[in-house]
Amino acid sequence: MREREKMEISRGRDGRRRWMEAGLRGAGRWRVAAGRSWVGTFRTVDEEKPLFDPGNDTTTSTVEWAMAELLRDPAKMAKAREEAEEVLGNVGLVQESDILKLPYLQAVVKETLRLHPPAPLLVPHKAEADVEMCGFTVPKNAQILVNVWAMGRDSSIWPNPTLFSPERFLEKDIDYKGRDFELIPFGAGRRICPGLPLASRMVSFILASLVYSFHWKLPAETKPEDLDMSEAAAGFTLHRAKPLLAIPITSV
Ligand code: HEM
Repeated sequence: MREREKMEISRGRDGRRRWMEAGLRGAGRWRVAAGRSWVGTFRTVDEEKPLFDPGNDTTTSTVEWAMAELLRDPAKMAKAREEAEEVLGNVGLVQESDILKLPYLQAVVKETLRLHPPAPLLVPHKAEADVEMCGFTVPKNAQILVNVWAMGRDSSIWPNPTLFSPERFLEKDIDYKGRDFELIPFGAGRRICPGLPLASRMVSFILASLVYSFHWKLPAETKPEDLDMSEAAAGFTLHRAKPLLAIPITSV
């Protein structure tokens, strides 16, 4: 393949063009990368290996990590399932509108994004002018990487930070929508991920459907506490080093 298309999608406030570029892959899939040439931070990714595939791998990775964390802690899996059963009864399928009625499930999603942000350094930004911040000077044109992975594991913000505990979000009114700076897996401000509303719905809906519609178990040889939780970087994104292998055992 080497067909490529470039399409203008809008103009930035500075009047310069924003564009998206899409390439038809050999495998027949379209992959779309957002262009950021107007600020020079997120040039189009390499044709064969995108550095950041905003819509796909971020969302699937979040669902996979959430399932891994729940399978590693059967009590939390049971709690998520019980909540869904209590709220939904025997309706059979989760509807998107049900998500708001599932606070524990939403807390699982937040906790997953805290511990496993798919874009651990967001994407590189650049200072347009000298900035004073917390006693530091960030010089004009400096490249800025925001380490949200480390922020999620900072014990001065999160008690017992490496513990997967959705309960912490039941006690605190913190969300990932860019207002609470201790949890910004989608970034914040003008350049916050434009896919946030869709991603938030997709991750919660898929996870709720998996948890509600099936019981799950790990392969016989894997004990929950031994589940491999290693991470592997791929461009700007962070995934499970080994794909999660999980077995659905019953349906409603
Ligand atoms: C869990 C899922 C997702 C996460 C954690 C995520 C995270 C991010 C982050 C951290 C950025 C960079 C923000 C910054 O500049 O600081 C970003 C940018 C972007 N995301 Fe997402 N994203 C997700 C899903 C999606 C989805 C589903 C879409 C599209 C349907 C999407 C579209 C985009 C686009 C187009 C950009 C570039 C925006 C720009 O250059 O201004 N993302 N995302």
